[in-house]
Amino acid sequence: MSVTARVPAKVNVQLAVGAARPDGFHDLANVFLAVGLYDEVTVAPADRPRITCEGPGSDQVPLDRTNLAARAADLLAERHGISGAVHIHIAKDIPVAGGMAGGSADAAGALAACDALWGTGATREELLGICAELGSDVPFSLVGGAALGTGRGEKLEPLEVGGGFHWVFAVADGGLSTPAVYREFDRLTSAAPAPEASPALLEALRKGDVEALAASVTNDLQPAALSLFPSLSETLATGTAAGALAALVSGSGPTTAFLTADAASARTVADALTASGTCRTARVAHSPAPGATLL
Ligand SMILES: C[C@](O)(CO)[C@H](O)COP(=O)(O)OP(=O)(O)OC[C@H]1O[C@@H](n2ccc(N)nc2=O)[C@H](O)[C@@H]1O
Ligand SMILES: Nc1ncnc2c1ncn2[C@@H]1O[C@H](COP(=O)(O)OP(=O)(O)OP(=O)(O)O)[C@@H](O)[C@H]1O
Repeated sequence: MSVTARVPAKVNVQLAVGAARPDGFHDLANVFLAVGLYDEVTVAPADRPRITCEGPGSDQVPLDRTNLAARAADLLAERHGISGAVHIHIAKDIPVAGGMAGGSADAAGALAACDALWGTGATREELLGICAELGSDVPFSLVGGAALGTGRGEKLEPLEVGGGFHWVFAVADGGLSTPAVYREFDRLTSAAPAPEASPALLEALRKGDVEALAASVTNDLQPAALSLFPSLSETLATGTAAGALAALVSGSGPTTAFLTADAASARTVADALTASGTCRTARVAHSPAPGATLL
């Protein structure tokens, strides 16, 4: 018997970052939107704990117990006194170390799949608590849709989305370390104001108004990501010249995100990005997408 969960990537349509806290994290107003690029996590009983991974970038994914999916399974087993081992297989499609919460998606997927396999009967609150222990982005990977994340991004409030949005994601050659990008933010920022969600952005999401959303997307980590990965400015310019309504770094980068008017424009922007050589590959995706779903 095996259980498979499908889990989406995310883009941050607003990422407002406050000053560093005593625990090293930053308070955020983090508006998450789940997008239709998915990893699939399959768990099955095994004689010993095992983890395997296939797909683009899978050679950069750790196959030991530091893998976030393995940590999720271990934490759930510990909480519920489960002694049986599992084989976790990850079919990757979310860019690795790309700022799209790929590892977080795998953790949420492993948690949902192991919960079903073992029949733990854990409540949604308990699962969300385990997610928050695993990483700031993990709770959102479980719930999907759109949500405002406060605290370090783990406290979620679901948001209404009145329509679909068409995106292009340019996958860079190479990755960026999330802690390194936050450190660069600290170096570049003298006094960060308390982060607040933008009312105009929340209204644009609620109405499904693509022009208004394009006018209000922001990412406070973008200057830090560009400082560490300067060639991303060429990628952003290429997508804008090809007709994207908005261009921004996705989360901590180096994936860049382009909001487009419709599916045809998304295809045009993706083709221009691919032809330009300013990224490794360009992917089109639709949002919002559901959170971790058992297949
Ligand atoms: C950039 C984002 O992806 C935007 O959604 C997230 O803020 C990062 O979330 P994540 O990858 O789940 O991050 P975590 O695994 O919780 O933390 C990794 C590291 O990122 C930094 N970090 C993360 C979240 C946060 N609110 N403040 C931080 O400073 C810290 O250095 C932390 O040690
Ligand atoms: N299941 C996993 N998939 C990918 N990377 C993992 C996983 N588990 C641990 N990692 C480690 O985490 C690092 C970051 O990978 P990930 O794909 O989660 O980055 P990210 O998308 O930039 O994250 P975020 O957007 O949440 O900051 C990788 O370089 C890898 O060493």
